[in-house]
Formats: sequence, structure tokens, C-alpha cells
Amino acid sequence: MRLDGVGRRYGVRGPWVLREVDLDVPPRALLRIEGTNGSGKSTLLRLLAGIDRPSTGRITGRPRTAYVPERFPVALPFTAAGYLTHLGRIHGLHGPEAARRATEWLERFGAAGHAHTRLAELSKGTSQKVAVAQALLAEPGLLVLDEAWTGLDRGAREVLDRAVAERVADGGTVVFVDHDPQRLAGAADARYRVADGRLLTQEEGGPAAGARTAAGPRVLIEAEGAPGSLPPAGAPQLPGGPEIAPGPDGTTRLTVPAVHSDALLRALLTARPPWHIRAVTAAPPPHDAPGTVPVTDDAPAPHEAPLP
Ligand SMILES: Nc1ncnc2c1ncn2[C@@H]1O[C@H](COP(=O)(O)OP(=O)(O)OP(=O)(O)O)[C@@H](O)[C@H]1O
Repeated sequence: MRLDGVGRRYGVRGPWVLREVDLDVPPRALLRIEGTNGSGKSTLLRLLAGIDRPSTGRITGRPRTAYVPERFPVALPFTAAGYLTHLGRIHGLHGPEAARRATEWLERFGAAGHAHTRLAELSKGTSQKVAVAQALLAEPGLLVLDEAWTGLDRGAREVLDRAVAERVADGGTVVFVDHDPQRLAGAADARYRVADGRLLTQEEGGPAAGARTAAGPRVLIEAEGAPGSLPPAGAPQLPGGPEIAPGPDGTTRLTVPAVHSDALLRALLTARPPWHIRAVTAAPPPHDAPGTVPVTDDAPAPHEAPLP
């Protein structure tokens, strides 16, 4: 998708909230948008999500899009499962598949017990889980998240982190705004800042600079492939764009932001022929001394054997 010369103002005489925004929204990418309160981040996300139209300029090449708004409309006459199934159908899923994914996402977010609760009676946290689930279950090409982590409990925030990585690994684009500067730290492919109505790239935006090299937890995967199974030339296509280096005994070391580690493991284990995973450990920060520390509780467990 592309934005060319996009501007937005509210009312014919209103001030321009956004001006001359040019933006490439490539597939298989995670983009972070930053900016001070009222700078126009939500305005930009609504344009990206396609629920608002530019006052000037063009948006072309839109993929199938899903959006988690800053505020979720709770006053709809549905149960949680009923709402998700309904949204799934709107996204083109058949009824039984929509219902299956509704159940699956409520379970992933630990909200299965509220499947038959009416939206208006849900707690704020569960309501936010439903807001996020409705966007994820569509497996959209473009996922737009406006402060989507706000109100989620820790477990649900981690589920969302992983779901974002899965979308990107599957070739989708995720654009997000979040007040926590550490959100998906190190995983974003690009960071932009909205300031004075302009969208600045990381080079122009000063404090927003720093993409994949930003600090954040990283995971080191030591793996052994069958000869020629995944040539190094294919490496940039791997989830998380891992740093790749030779390891001991003919193994390969792949280092990725922790949020992409599950997706990378899945890609290695399902490659044809599959890779053997020798070890999965927390990686040291980019400029630290070499060496590894024990894998944390929520990081993936080591696999000793290839999948059948
Ligand atoms: N529907 C609207 N009608 C009129 N003005 C609006 C509307 N939506 C946003 N604005 C104005 O546009 C400007 C940018 O708002 P926007 O919500 O996009 O900023 P933001 O960066 O997302 O802010 P925050 O971080 O506080 O959520 C603000 O001055 C806001 O008052």
C-alpha cells in the first residue's frame, strides 16, 4: 500500500492535522508510529485502516485490513463470541470457520469463560481482548493497532506481541501506536514520528531513530540444516530478519528479536527438509560480550529433534 501527498483536516477551514504524508507500507513489515499527544497519530491510523478518507492525496494498493481502535464500541447487542463470529463473517469467513476462530482467539486471550457474556457487561480488560481478537481472527494483510495493548493483562499483552510477529511472519504488515517505548522493542522494521502535521522518517525524526538495532530482548537459535535446505540467500525472508553466523560443529546461529523467535522456530521446523534445533537461549544485547544466559520462562523451549 502507498500514501501519496496525503493530508487530513477536520472541517473545510480546520487546521491541517496531517500534511503531505508520503508513506510506503510494504508487506512483511512492522511499522511503529510515534508522536506527542494530539499530534495526529490516531488520525493517520484511521486513514491507514481505511475507516477515514484523506482530505487530499491518494491511498493506493490497500490489502485486506483490520483495525483495533483506541476506543472499542461496547454498546453493540452481541455476546463476545457472537460479535467475533459476526465480524469473522464480515471478513469473508464461513459461519463455522468464523465461530471456530472466535473460540480459538477467546481461548488464546484467556477469555473463553466470557464467550456468552454480552459486550456491554464485559470488564474493560475483556472488552479490549475482544477488540483485539476481532482484528486478529481475520488474518488481515494490514493490521492497524491504536494503543491496542492498553487495558490488557500481562498474559494477553504477550499473546498480542506473538500474534503481531505471526502476522508479519505470514507476510502481513502491522502498523502500531503505543505509549510504551519498549513495546515490541527491537522488532520494528521502521519507526516514524508525527510532528507539526508531517510524518518524519527515523532519519528525520531524531528521537524516533533506531529500528531493528534498538535494544530489546533477543533470542539466539542454534540450528542445523540439511545441506542446501535453506540457503543463506533465503535468510532475509525468514521471520524477524535474523542475524546469521556460523556456529560450532556445522551449526548456524540465528539471532532475532524475542518477539519473532516463535515464528522463526516454526519456519525452521517446517522447512523442507526441516532444521534440527540444537538450542534456544536468550541472546546478549548487540554490543555485549559474547555468551548466553539461560532462556527465560516465556521463551520457547529447546527442541532436540526435527519435526517429522
Ligand atoms: N473527529 C475529529 N474532529 C475534529 N478534530 C479532530 C477529530 N479527531 C482528531 N481531531 C483533532 O486532530 C488532532 C490530532 O488528533 P489525533 O487523535 O489524531 O492525535 P493523537 O496523536 O492520536 O493524540 P493522542 O496521543 O492524544 O491519542 C487533535 O487536535 C484533535 O483534536
